Order: sequence, then structure tokens, then C-alpha cells
Amino acid sequence: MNYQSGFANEFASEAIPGVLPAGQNSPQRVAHGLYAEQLSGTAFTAPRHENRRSWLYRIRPAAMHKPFVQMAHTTFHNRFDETPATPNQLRWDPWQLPEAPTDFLDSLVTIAGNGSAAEQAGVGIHVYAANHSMEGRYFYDADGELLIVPQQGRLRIATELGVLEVAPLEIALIPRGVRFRVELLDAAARGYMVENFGALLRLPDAGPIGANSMALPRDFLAPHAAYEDLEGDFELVAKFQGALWQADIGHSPLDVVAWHGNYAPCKYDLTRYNTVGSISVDHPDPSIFTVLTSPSDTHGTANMDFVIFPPRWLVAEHTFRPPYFHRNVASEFMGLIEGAYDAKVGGFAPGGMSLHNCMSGHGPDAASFEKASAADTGKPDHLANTMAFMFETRKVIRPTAQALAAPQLQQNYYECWQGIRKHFDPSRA
Ligand SMILES: O=C(O)Cc1cc(O)ccc1O
Ligand SMILES: [Fe+2]
Repeated sequence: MNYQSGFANEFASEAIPGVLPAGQNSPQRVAHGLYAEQLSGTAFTAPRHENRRSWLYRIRPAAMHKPFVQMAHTTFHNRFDETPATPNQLRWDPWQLPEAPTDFLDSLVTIAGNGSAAEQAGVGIHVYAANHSMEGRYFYDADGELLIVPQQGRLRIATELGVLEVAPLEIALIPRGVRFRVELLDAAARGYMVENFGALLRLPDAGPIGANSMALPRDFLAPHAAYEDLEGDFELVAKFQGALWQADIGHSPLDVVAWHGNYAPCKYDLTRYNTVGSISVDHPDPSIFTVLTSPSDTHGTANMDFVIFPPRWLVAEHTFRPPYFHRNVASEFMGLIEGAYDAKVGGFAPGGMSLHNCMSGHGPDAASFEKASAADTGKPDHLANTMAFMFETRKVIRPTAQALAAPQLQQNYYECWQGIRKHFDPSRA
């Protein structure tokens, strides 16, 4: 696969050379009888450095489909108020893979979330576990952009703006409104998906860290234009204000022959992350591992951060090296893509999830604490074969009723801290 490099660059791509108009966006007649269409991802008047839009040159305009009718989907929704939010620490085992043929869209299960599309703030957190490609159906989310985090199985995501192939340890970002179809490149696929109802995800400011660490813009890859000229009895599914809607469409909406602009899907290889950490003492706050952030209207307080915990060296001297015990005003939803997480010796499996809400105490389990407080910090430790991540939000993350009723919810999670021993002895140094 061949991609265009950069985060929210002014990209330009033509599947047929010469389609993009020169010197204007909407000529009276577009080359080859195509239609010109703008896709706006920010307000027309958003400041120039935040303004996101693309111009699409397509076989048929996006307006052309039959009326939408509301569609039942029992597990994919934004009902975050069905049940009281709990201050308990929560952890789930991995979602099971389906036996009956199930595509990406049908497989989505909403685990938790906050805010809403109507509020233009908050997130929806979902898992998928599929064994079938989407066939003859296309999806778009009008409620938010989608950050897809594969944990098992490669995906081929065919979008209006071109094709992204993503494997575990890579992420895909699909802008709000962009229509796409998810195909499986392996027998089964499982992973996480966050719907961001707030401001578009962007690279965080790095301040004194400088211009060259963390996620680098050139490692984000956008697709080249690739179109389908297909007619048939297809289905277009829209997510709109928390509900799903279905419309008949007589052609593939992935019919964009050329496009230009800075509002496009992209992918990023998490193993490219340039991880910065402490080379003296103490464990830095995990914001130092931010890949992408969605700011809120309060400066420095994100609607959501996407943070990763990649393989790295731990060298801090006379320091408790794993994540510290803490309580956070922000809420922390974690997943694990591969390996083990250094704050938990067991119970947090790849494909699993945990939720530590606003001010809920958490941190290393008893075994991890004992091990790290006895470790020799005169030597570096190498954390290998690991990739955990966190969706951290300013609002409380409210689990759905189905997530709390699921057999995957670990009833004994709290026990991992019950073995913490009292070491206090005033006569001890
Ligand atoms: O709770 C967690 O495991 C996430 C986390 C990691 C870390 O390195 C520091 C703080 C923190 O909340
Ligand atoms: Fe935490």
C-alpha cells in the first residue's frame, strides 16, 4: 500500500490524472463528468490553523440515496445514562469472537461513554469482534470522528478518500461523516473504537519537549484516491444523534475519483512513537505518552486524550518505576493490544479493558507493588512486548447497562489491591 504522509496536510490525490481542477474548486464542468462536493469537518469560519475540509470529485453526489429509516442495533448506541455511573474500579475480560457471520458494524458493542453528539463533547467507547467483511453496506458516523484501535486481525478500511490497511499496533482515524466499509484481511478481527464527539483529535503541543518527539506528523499516513464504480442494491448506514439509520443506495458511495484537502482518514503505526521518559527520578505523568488529543473549551483540559504505553527503557534511580498509586480528576479507560501492562501482573489480558473513574483510587496491584519496590534500580529495566493504551476524558466515563451485565466484567477486580500489606512501622527507617 502507498500512502500520503503527514497529519492534516493539504493533501491532493487523483486516481485518474488531471481530474483535480486548477485554480478553483468548483468548475462549471468537472473532468470526466464528475461532481464536485465539499466535505466540511469544522465550521466554515474556524480559524485557519484549525479549519478542516476537503473537496471531493465523485461519480455521484453524496445526496443521492433513498430516505433513511431508523434501524435497530441492540448493542451500538450512546445511552450512557441507563444506569448510575459507578465509582468502583472495573475491568473486563476480552470480548469473545462471534460464531455466526458478523461484520464490523453489526459487532459493535458500546462499553461506556460520556457527553453526546448533541453536546459536541464527550466520547463513545465501543469494542468490535467480527469474523466477516461488510458486504454491500457502507457506514458513516455523523456524531463524531472514529479512532479504531485493532487488537487482533488486520482490517482493510475502504473509505471515500481511499483505502487504509491497518494491523494491530496501528490505529485508524476516520473523520466524522466519511463513508466507509470494513473488510477483514484475517479470519477474525477484534479491537476498540472511540467515537469523539468533541473537537477533532490533533497532535498535542509538546512545549519544552521540542519539535521532534512523541508522535511525528510524517508518520501519519493518508490514503490515495481509489474509487469504486459499482451499481447494486446497497445499504448506507448512518449514525446520527446516537441512533442508527439505514437507507437504500443504488451505487457504491466510495466513488471519489480525486480529492484534495486536509480532512481525510489516516493511520499511524504506534511502534513509531518516540517515547520520552524520566532519565533521573520518578515516574512522569502519562500525558507524556499522548498520541492525539481532542481539546475542550478549557485550556489544558482535554475532551479526550489518546495515550499509549509502548515498549521502553525504565532507568529512573531510587524510584518506584511502574505507574504510581493515584486518583485522578479525569477518568481513565484502558485497553491492551499486546503483552502485559507493568502495573498489573495478571487479569488484564490483551483485548481486555479497565475503567478507573474520576477520583477512584487505583494503581499497581499488590504483586506488582511488591516486585517493583524490591527491584534493583541501579540497573535499567526494559519493558518489551507490551502496548497498552488509555482514553482519558475530562468527564466521568459512564459504563452502559450491557457492559455492566456482561459476563466479561470481572467481579473480583477489587481483590488485586486487597493483598496490599501494611508495612508501616515508626521504628523502621
Ligand atoms: O492508571 C493507569 O494505569 C494509567 C497511568 C499510567 C501511568 O504511567 C501513570 C498514571 C496513570 O494513571
Ligand atoms: Fe491511572
